[in-house]
Amino acid sequence: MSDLLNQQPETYDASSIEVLEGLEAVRKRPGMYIGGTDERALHHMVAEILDNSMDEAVAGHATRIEVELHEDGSVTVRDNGRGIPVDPHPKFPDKSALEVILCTLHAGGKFSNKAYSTSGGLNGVGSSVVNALSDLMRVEVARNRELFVQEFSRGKPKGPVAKVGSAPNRRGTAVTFHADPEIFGSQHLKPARLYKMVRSKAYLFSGVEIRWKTAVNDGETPLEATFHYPGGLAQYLVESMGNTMTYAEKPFAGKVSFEEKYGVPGSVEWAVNWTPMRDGFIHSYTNTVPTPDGGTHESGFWAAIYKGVRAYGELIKNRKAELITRDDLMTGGCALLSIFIREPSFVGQTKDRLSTEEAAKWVEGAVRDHFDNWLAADPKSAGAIMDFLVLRAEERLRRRQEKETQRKSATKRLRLPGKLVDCSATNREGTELFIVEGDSAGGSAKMARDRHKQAVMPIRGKILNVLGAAGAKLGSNQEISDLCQALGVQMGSKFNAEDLRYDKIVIMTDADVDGAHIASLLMTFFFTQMRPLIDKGHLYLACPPLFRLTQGARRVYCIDEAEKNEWLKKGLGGKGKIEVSRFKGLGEMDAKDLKETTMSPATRQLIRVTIDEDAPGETGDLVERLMGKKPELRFQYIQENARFVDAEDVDV
Ligand SMILES: Nc1ncnc2c1ncn2[C@@H]1O[C@H](COP(=O)(O)OP(=O)(O)OP(=O)(O)O)[C@@H](O)[C@H]1O
Repeated sequence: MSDLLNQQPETYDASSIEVLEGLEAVRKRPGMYIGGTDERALHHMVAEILDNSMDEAVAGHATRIEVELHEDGSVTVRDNGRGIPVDPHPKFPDKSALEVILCTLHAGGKFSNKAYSTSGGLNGVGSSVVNALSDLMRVEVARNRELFVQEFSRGKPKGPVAKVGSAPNRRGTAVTFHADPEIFGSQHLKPARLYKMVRSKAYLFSGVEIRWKTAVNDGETPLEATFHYPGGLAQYLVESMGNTMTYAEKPFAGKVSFEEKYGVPGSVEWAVNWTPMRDGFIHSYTNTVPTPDGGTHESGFWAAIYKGVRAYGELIKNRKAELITRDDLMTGGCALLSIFIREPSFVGQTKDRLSTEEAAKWVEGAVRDHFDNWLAADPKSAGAIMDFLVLRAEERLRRRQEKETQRKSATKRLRLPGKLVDCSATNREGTELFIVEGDSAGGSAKMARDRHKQAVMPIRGKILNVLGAAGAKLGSNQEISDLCQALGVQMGSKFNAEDLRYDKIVIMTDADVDGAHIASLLMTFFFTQMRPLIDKGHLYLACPPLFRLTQGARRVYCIDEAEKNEWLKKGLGGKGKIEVSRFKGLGEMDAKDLKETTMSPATRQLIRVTIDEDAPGETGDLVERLMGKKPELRFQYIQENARFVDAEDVDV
């Protein structure tokens, strides 16, 4: 601890607290003001200046804007507006208003509503931030028939504002700036990106004409262009969608003044159409500033469309319209939305998301009225859109259902007991579960099986005790619950054969007394807890051989002593001595033996366990009842060992 203390700077007093004056702060932390120093931020510099000219146009003072990208990477934005004021500022009489605006954060004419009604600019920081982050900035103002110029570098004036001549036929502002490489490194403004930005400004405000010019040629972007969209967003949507097939012949578009509808300054304009050819999109703007992260205006817009669609569905009695959600509307819906409001609030200075709450209500109300009328007036387009949306909703539901079943089977799979070696088939048909005694037998069975259709579940000896126990104990036993999980079913009255995960359940135990005991107990368990599994013919006994006889190349397997003796008497037909090996258990057989004799459907022998309803006695000889059909050999074999069942006092 004391070491740590020693590492503190020797003096931490008032002198350590820095106050960054004016635009120094912007240069130190550009991210806070312009969202970073990447390419996006670099282009945002142009947007800040262009937005000022747009604000002039929207306020009705400018009709033309020019944007020019120069060869050295600098940009000029020129408008024919009122011109930034150049007279001395009342608060700072030795400075012009122009200098105050460009060199002071939070200086601007958009705080009150005197000079602008609805504006993209808000905080009075845009042009000063751009100034701070430019190694050169030159502002020309034509005002009162005179031309003024002032130059700046990195936020500081190179000299006072100077009158440089007369401008009898001109007015407006021209800002030229070059982004500072100290901040932005070697990044350059891209003509294509600027071109798109400039064009969008033109369709957002039909009252302005924007001229574009670039000296930087990227081989794609036009070197010169003029944008003017008197048809506003609708015109632009139609032009930008080109030949793409759309459901409505003409987009649903409109413009509503908030002044007229709500008595507040501002307006909303929109255009939307639906197409199956591409993903939907919405480009939204507030006071011509793009809001790529949406916000309250977008929610209001989709709310109106959503409610309109649902109401129209009811009107035309299309009950499936109830399935449509907002997401369905948005997929395939191509929309442009632009609102103008006073003092919008955004999340962050880069204004990516509108947070003005009332905007949702205003936009929804304005769009909704028009949408209902539009749908009713053009039943052909409305019908086509409804059909498309219902289709999308149905598709979405189908996909969700598919996902859910996938998930269900995935969780089922996850819940399978660890010792189950499952088969890979996803369909139950033809699948088999071998319940085998002991881990070593499980090992050979695992190797001998057909991985696709055959699953193996080893059970341990202790199942003996469990199965001998009374019913109540069964449920809490791990071995039993593992078995139930592997089978996919529950015990007793909750058993449902439909849930069975396998077609055949094969009990495969050693061909000895212990093996018979376990087989008997398992059969009793199924009989008492899952009887339909036997009734429906799902339960089988495997018949592993007890002996292998080899004579030269000849080989036979014998299921019991009697069969062995028979073969020994008649011979195998080969030469030499007959060798007899006795399998002490399944685990002794190699995978090949086991496969051939017991597991492969082509060569094995299986006994289906059935219940002989005619067998005498209620709880008499269980095995006899279970083995009603008496497959001779096995029956006898198990009968010989049936005393185990009786001895265990099974509660049937
Ligand atoms: N082209 C222009 N024509 C007329 N006045 C302008 C022009 N550009 C800037 N101004 C004036 O300068 C002020 C400051 O502009 P600045 O870009 O710094 O901030 P803002 O636009 O008010 O707000 P924001 O920081 O949100 O962009 C504006 O409020 C406006 O009064």
